[in-house]
Amino acid sequence: MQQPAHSPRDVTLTRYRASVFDLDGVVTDTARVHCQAWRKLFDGYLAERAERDGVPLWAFDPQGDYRRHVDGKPRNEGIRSFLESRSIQLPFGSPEDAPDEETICGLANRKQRFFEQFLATEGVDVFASSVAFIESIRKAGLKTALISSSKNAQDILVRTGLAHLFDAVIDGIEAERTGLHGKPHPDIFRHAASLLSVPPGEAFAVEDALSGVEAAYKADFGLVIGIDRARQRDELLAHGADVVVDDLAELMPADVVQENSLPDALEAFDQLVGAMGPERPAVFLDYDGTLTPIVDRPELAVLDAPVRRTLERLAKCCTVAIVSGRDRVNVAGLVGIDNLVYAGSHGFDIAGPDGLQMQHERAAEFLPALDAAEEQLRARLVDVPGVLIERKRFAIATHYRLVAESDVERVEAAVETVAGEHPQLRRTGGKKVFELRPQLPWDKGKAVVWLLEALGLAKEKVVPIYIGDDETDEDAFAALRERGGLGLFVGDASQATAASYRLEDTDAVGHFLSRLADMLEDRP
Ligand SMILES: O=P(O)(O)OC[C@H]1O[C@H](O[C@H]2O[C@H](CO)[C@@H](O)[C@H](O)[C@H]2O)[C@H](O)[C@@H](O)[C@@H]1O
Repeated sequence: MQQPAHSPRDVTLTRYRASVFDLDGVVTDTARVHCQAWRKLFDGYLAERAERDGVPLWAFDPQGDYRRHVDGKPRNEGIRSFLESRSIQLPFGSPEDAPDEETICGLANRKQRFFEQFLATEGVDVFASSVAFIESIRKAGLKTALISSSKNAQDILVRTGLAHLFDAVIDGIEAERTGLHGKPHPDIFRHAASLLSVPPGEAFAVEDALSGVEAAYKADFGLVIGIDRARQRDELLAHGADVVVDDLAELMPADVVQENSLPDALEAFDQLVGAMGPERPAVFLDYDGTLTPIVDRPELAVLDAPVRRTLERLAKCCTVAIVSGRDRVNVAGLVGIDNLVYAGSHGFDIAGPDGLQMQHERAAEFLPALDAAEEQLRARLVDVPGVLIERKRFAIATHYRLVAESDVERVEAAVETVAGEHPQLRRTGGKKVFELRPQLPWDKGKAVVWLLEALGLAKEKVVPIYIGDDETDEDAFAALRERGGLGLFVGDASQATAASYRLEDTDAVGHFLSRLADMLEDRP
């Protein structure tokens, strides 16, 4: 396989004419739903065999087995590959086989049943940064196609409302109908390029699965981008990725960024307020990196008194909510104003004036896993200088800001191992922090939408404004975009964002809020 050719900075995406995106794990977070369904299928089936035949049970490993045998492959191919690893051979059967039949097709139908059950309870999460990236690529004039080995891909596109982002879609059903070989064969990528009418060399491909990266490489794509969602950077490179990133935001091409550079919310204040018209705003604010600068330790992020006074003034004119990854009680203490709404633990835990109270209905189920994970993290990382473990009610942050560069990999590996032992928890990122939180389709965006409904603001003529600086805030920007709200990104905006305006830093946030309060106080 080829050697790694690029660092994200060297990549010029706009020299390509088209791009092809995998779905699960690239655009939507459905790879984890598939993984849960595979685990339930194989562990159930292997347990049946162990009991019936008295053979030892060698359980499905959601990391290694998932990546090696099933990720990215057509369903039947994944089953065959996994069973082969356990020296099990089954007849192929026929696609109509009932889910309890002991054939490849029977097991495939059983997996599909589990997948649908998990999907119904957990919903579909979209990677907001991937959506923003695809939108930017399209604005820059590139054609886009979606490919997936999954027969559920069209259903997922409809559920998420993302179909408009693609000029062509090839899913598992279409691939089977047209006789395309599954990944790692290059067929599906070659077919996508031909549907977009470009030679593969003039297109780039984006994949997270080893089999998918290999397929795009074999299809001779001009550039193969691997997204590392499973700590397999070296393997992605070995399978043919030219460049590996943790998130597509890292690859925003300079010329697209230029073209998209967001208006500064202070410079464009009159235009922004004009767009609001006579309607009142509802102001949603992230805390760290938005209201206070990022500092070395969480407890040092203290709110400046002038900003507190501005928030008090603003709260007399409109709803003000703090939406934070911190523990709700902790962030409420730091802000120190009674009549605000506070959403903590990334929106899982909400309270506010007039008895407003909401804990995600299923969050408490995850407390035992969070408690155990916290204990394991503390034990594993006790001797790493600088690590800070911050427990929130419904999340655990492992901070590495003060950890020596040479130890960071060890910290990440520990978080990964602990996450692997608790599939009920999901790992997310942030600024020099690894987080574990409940594996539920809930985030800041969903919390903001919930608040708009709960506070009766969705019905009223209110323009929601969300200000944030971090990847977890992208969910809120994306949610408000769909509802005519405004997202303001804090930072240099050199990355993909679903926000519509930017503010340079926390000082600029303070000025913006103060001007907004002046304006609202002057209104009759
Ligand atoms: O959603 P937020 O309110 O922005 O909270 C996100 C995380 O912020 C805190 O960590 C970050 O800020 C710290 C203080 O500046 C900094 O030391 C750390 O490196 C940052 O990641 C907070 O401690 C976390 O719990 C929040 O999830």
